[in-house]
Amino acid sequence: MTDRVDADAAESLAERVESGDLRLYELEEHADADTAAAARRLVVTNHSGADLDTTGEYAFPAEQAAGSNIENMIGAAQIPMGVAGPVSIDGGAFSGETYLPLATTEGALLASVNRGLSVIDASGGATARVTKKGMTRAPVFRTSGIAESQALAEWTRDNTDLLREAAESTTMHGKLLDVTPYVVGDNVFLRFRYDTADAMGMNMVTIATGEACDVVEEETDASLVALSGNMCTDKKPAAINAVEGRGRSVTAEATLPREFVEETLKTTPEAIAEVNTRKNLIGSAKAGSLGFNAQVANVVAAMYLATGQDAAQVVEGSNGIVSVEAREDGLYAAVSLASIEVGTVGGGTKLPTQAEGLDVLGIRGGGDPAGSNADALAECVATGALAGELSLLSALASRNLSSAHAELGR
Ligand SMILES: CC(C)(COP(=O)([O-])OP(=O)([O-])OC[C@H]1O[C@@H](n2cnc3c(N)ncnc32)[C@H](O)[C@@H]1OP(=O)([O-])[O-])[C@@H](O)C(=O)NCCC(=O)NCCSC(=O)C[C@@](C)(O)CC(=O)[O-]
Ligand SMILES: NC(=O)C1=CN([C@@H]2O[C@H](COP(=O)(O)OP(=O)(O)OC[C@H]3O[C@@H](n4cnc5c(N)ncnc54)[C@H](OP(=O)(O)O)[C@@H]3O)[C@@H](O)[C@H]2O)C=CC1
Repeated sequence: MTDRVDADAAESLAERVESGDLRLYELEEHADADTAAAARRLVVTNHSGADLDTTGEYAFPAEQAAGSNIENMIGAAQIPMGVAGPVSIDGGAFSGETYLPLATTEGALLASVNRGLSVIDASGGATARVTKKGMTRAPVFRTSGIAESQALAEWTRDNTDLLREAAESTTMHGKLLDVTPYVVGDNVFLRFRYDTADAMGMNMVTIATGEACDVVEEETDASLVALSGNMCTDKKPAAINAVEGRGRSVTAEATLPREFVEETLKTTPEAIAEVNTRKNLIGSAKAGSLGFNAQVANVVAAMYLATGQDAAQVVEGSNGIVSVEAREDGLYAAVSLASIEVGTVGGGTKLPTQAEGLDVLGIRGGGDPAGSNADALAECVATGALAGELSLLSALASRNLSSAHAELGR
């Protein structure tokens, strides 16, 4: 932020970086975080010619981000944020009426979610439930061969309490739920699954699992190769997350009277159901997609950005199946998201605009009981995803997807 910057100090730091006297990432050791960021902007501007004035116009002290959220900070990438709703949600954790905050650069997205929420709300609101939870970390161990691999799998099943004691010694909030061994020749993957309360939990479970791995190495002949062995699976498309779930598995559903479908969505329950079957189910199956939906990733990404979630986890956030049934009096629709990895404490949630996004939902910080705020956030994301599906399926059914984007998105 420019009014907190010592301009002379920034210039001198930039010169020291350019002369090789200082590393770019060392500047916070020599100045406050805003001045360090300004010095980096000068270095980058001198190097590239890019004008970074707008990047430097951020609305929070740099020290709130530098250190725990970013290294080599030069400013902020600002993304427009809007709201859709309000909508009533009858959830296991969230109960009441709320606007949903969404940050995006895609025109027509908020209009779409807004339309979906308006028809859901007019129809009595959404029902949502978290049906399973657990954040995973799966280290890979090397053994001498299949006999030792089998023995390690058995040892793990017999000694889960020992592993739990080690893992939980590193955290006040994390609870080890189970450890599942997977054997591939001389590789053993131990998939640790934790209740992480209101944190998304990746730092928490990585630290806890590291401690448990020390016990495995002390008590068996196996050697740890990598603390993450990709059976977790974090930030990659993976069937295990779609089948077993990761973070929160959550469903939102609504039943829409026929007249509301016709008035607001400009189509019929039967037409929406046909698009869902032919596109979301058959089309996705033919394509080998893990997401049996149209645009779940759009809503997940926009709500993750607005509330301080880890944007890379949109990959598994898009594992969702849409079920739609045309009934005599209207339409039943549900979106089941297998792996929504969200938190209301930790990570990016403490940054000011992201915390404000959580405030819109009324769920900033730790919940009472623990975990209830993160459950509530998952239910809100699922409700937004349901709205996005209803609106987009309807736009496809009534053939106005391209005209909507021509009007709002260009
Ligand atoms: C654009 C609409 C909503 C128009 O839909 P419409 O029915 O023509 O609009 P309307 O003017 O009759 O208004 C109906 C309601 O929509 C909302 N609405 C309407 N306009 C706005 C606006 N400007 N701002 C906020 N809300 C708006 C609002 O709730 C309004 O009710 P009201 O409040 O007036 O009683 C509709 O055509 C639509 O939803 N189209 C689909 C667009 C969409 O879903 N885009 C998402 C991105 S697509 C993509 O990225 C993924 C894709 C497609 O590649 C994935 C795939 O392969 O499937
Ligand atoms: N390390 C890794 O491999 C990866 C890290 N990440 C990053 O990890 C971060 C998220 O990790 P995460 O562990 O969630 O966050 P943090 O590392 O910010 O830790 C959150 C901590 O908050 C404490 N806490 C306070 N109140 C609560 C509460 N009500 N519920 C739960 N915890 C509470 C816990 O401390 P205590 O444990 O003492 O109870 C918890 O460990 C993100 O920045 C993400 O980008 C993402 C992917 C991989």
